[in-house]
Amino acid sequence: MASKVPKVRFYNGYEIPILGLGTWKSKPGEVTQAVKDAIDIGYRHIDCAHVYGNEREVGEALTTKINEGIIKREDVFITSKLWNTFHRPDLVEPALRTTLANLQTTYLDLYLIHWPHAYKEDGEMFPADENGKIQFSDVDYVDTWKAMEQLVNAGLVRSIGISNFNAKQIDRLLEVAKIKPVVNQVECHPYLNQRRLFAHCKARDIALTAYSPLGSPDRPWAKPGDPQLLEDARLKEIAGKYGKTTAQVLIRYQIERGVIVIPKSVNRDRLQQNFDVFDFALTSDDVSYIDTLDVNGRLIPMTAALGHKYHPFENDEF
Ligand SMILES: NC(=O)C1=CN([C@@H]2O[C@H](COP(=O)(O)OP(=O)(O)OC[C@H]3O[C@@H](n4cnc5c(N)ncnc54)[C@H](OP(=O)(O)O)[C@@H]3O)[C@@H](O)[C@H]2O)C=CC1
Ligand SMILES: O=C1CO[C@H](CO)[C@@H](O)[C@@H]1O
Repeated sequence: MASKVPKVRFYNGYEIPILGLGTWKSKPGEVTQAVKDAIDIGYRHIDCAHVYGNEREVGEALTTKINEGIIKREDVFITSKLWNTFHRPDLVEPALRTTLANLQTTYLDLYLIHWPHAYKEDGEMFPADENGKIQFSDVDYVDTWKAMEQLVNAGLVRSIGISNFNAKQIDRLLEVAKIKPVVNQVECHPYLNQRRLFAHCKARDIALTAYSPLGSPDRPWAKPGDPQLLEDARLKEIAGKYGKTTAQVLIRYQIERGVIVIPKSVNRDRLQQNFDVFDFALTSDDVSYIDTLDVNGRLIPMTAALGHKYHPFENDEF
């Protein structure tokens, strides 16, 4: 059966379903069932990362669904990300091979540099000194990118991209890239709608993926009193007009802007709800209104890496 999810076409001709499933914070014990449920519902795009610590369990679910004959490998778009401790060029292919083994696949559809800044290599994923301060590495993401390009040439990944790169970092990368990134995956929701970064990427044929599109209410550092996107009275009112939930409006908002969107859930009802966004359309007035809610409200600020020369949010506006 043809999927009802529209696709975004990359400059290189590959296509990605505009709606995918996020897996950060999905516990190993619950992510296998969540991915199986998602596939049954119709999701054909899964967003993974080595640092999420659950790729093996995601892989189990995909293998089960392939063995059941529900999907073939080529029906599902799989993204993963190179973690900050593997930026040194000689570590890139081994890191990818670990991810491929965990996901039980021979290739990825998309591999991203997770962050532009690197951490001390080859040990803990969060290498900290005795004071708990993360230890940096000064590997240049441009050198990491050259190793990413080799993965495409070797047929191990179809497309490569970036995540959490700011506009200047993108342009610096493009100066040397032989293979351009297809995507920049960044935090994006009405409180941080990334209008300028989106335009910057679009002008360079780079698609945008919105992470934390629901405001990441389960992010580990959320504090009582923090703004709650899903509870925003203005969005609730809009949702009510369409007989939809706030989450559905947040997802639909990105789809109507042409932004790829990857809400996370491990709950079957919410997985279904987040997928039921193709039977209504926001009016352009409502989209324009939602556009006005931007307050530069970043929820994933990467404070642990402040002071790193490649920190993406410290010195540049977007
Ligand atoms: N590249 C990067 O640096 C980053 C990438 N990401 C990617 O983006 C994905 C999504 O972002 P994430 O930060 O997880 O946050 P989201 O904005 O997707 O929010 C997820 C939270 O919302 C809840 N939720 C899901 N659907 C609904 C609903 N319909 N109604 C009410 N609550 C709901 C989930 O709970 P429950 O599971 O119980 O349903 C969970 O607590 C990540 O999982 C990851 O794949 C995220 C952050 C950084
Ligand atoms: O994708 C992400 C979520 O988890 C990571 C580790 O905590 C974050 O750094 C990253 O942005």
